[in-house]
Amino acid sequence: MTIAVDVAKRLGAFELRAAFRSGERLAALFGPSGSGKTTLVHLVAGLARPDAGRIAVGDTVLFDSAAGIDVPRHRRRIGYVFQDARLFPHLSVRSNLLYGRWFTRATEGEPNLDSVVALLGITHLLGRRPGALSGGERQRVAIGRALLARPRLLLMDEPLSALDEARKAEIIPYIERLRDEAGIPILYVSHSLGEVARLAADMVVLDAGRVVAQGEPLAVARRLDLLPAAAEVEPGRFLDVVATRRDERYGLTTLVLEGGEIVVPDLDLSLGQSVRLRVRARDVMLALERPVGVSALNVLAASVGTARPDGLSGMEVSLDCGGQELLARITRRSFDELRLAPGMAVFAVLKSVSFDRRFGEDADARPVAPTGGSP
Ligand SMILES: Nc1ncnc2c1ncn2[C@@H]1O[C@H](COP(=O)(O)OP(=O)(O)OP(=O)(O)O)[C@@H](O)[C@H]1O
Repeated sequence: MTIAVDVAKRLGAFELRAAFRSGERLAALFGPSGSGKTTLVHLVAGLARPDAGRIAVGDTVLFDSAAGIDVPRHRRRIGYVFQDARLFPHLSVRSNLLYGRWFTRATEGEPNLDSVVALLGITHLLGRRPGALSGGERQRVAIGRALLARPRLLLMDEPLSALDEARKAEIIPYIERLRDEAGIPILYVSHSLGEVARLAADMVVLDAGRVVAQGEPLAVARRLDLLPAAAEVEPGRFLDVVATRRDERYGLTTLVLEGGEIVVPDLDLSLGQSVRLRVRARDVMLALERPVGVSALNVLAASVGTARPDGLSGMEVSLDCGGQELLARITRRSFDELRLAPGMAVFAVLKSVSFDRRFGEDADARPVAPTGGSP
């Protein structure tokens, strides 16, 4: 089902003029704080009224200023999951779940209590009150309540941002199931690129009230020039390197930094030229000895700095690489097995790198005209 939005709304000094269309099961609205994400979902939900424009979900027009259509909020059938679960504390989980249902009539094939609690793994919680649930469990109940109101669209506004890393990791698989099994399109607001990359097939990037890019999340993220400067991009670090050799035969360029060399497919660089590489944490593997017989061409000597959980199932390890910082994302198990500790000498194996400048068009990532928006 396609969500089609083209709206203009002024709020004091802030002006939202945003247009996008997405047919994916889960589309993410991504952008830095203050870019207008919440304002946009309020307009879709009917919590605020656009100054002008059109909003449609599938064949249903929810708002059309030109045609004089403005479906009231309670008739839009839009489920809304907020950052905090907003459950009724005096009601059991079961009663909270059924609350939204009172307003709609049951139709065959639509979600029922049994299927929703099974989908979200909350069957064993039905008799409890919200005060006796973890943050992740409360959020799953809030999602269940929204689903049981039989929405035509589910809006999720930073549903994980109030949770700690362990709870986030616990709830993400349920959101994936929801996306794949519930048959309801989801518009998912986030300013975490990691979250968006994992959940969404389509990412709409907002910056200062405008849609500035849209596309497959990792393709958009590879084009750093399409992301707002303040956006939280996938964890990684930049390395400053110098082009020193070209290998005509294999079409490779060698880049040098203290700690080693990086060989990349031929870049149009002159020898001696400096370039800045972006190395994503998930493209860095760690070894205690210099690996031999691996296909990756790039092995750098480094020493371990600090390490912290990455919020999913791994660890982010910072490395000192000849005075420059690299970040590696590895599994917690590898972290324990390698017995990594600050100051330890290791070798970083780089699986791939990208460049902080335009170097060719990416078909899946497209900039959007900055004037997007209605009248
Ligand atoms: N009622 C209002 N009157 C004036 N300005 C407002 C009003 N509501 C929001 N704004 C401004 O509109 C801008 C967009 O706010 P919005 O909450 O949509 O951003 P956001 O992208 O959701 O941010 P965050 O990620 O921090 O939630 C902000 O600059 C905000 O201060």
